[in-house]
Amino acid sequence: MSSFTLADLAAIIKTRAHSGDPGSYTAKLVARGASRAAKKFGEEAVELAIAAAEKDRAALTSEAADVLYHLLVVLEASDVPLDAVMNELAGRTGRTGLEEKASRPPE
Ligand SMILES: N=c1c2ncn([C@@H]3O[C@H](COP(=O)(O)OP(=O)(O)OP(=O)(O)O)[C@@H](O)[C@H]3O)c2ncn1[C@@H]1O[C@H](COP(=O)(O)O)[C@@H](O)[C@H]1O
Repeated sequence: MSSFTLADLAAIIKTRAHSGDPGSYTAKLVARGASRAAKKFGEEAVELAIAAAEKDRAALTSEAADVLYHLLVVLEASDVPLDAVMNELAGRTGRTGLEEKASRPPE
């Protein structure tokens, strides 16, 4: 299991989005605005759907990585934190992140 998480990637995206680095693809995407970022996400989602329909596991793995990256770029460009999405998902299971943290033993 990889130790790299979506939260790690979201943190990288936030830093790179506001880096002002002309070589940063993330900065370029975020500077173009949420609508353009969302359009790019939609294109990547279609590519993922095609890979899945064709049962191409290697392409599906690569396209899924693209989709997750571009989803996080859309969230960053829209000023929606990944944490809000995770809390939404946790709420659907009947658990919230806060309850989970409270049940952990103190460090
Ligand atoms: N996961 C990615 C990632 N996936 C794809 N890409 C970039 O996507 C580009 C290729 O995409 P396309 O061909 O679909 O896009 P394009 O035609 O070049 O451009 P547009 O369609 O967007 O105009 C390449 O430049 C890749 O580098 C990514 N660029 C960055 N990341 C992550 O973001 C981090 C920060 O990257 P920078 O912002 O570039 O420093 C990296 O360390 C990675 O973790």
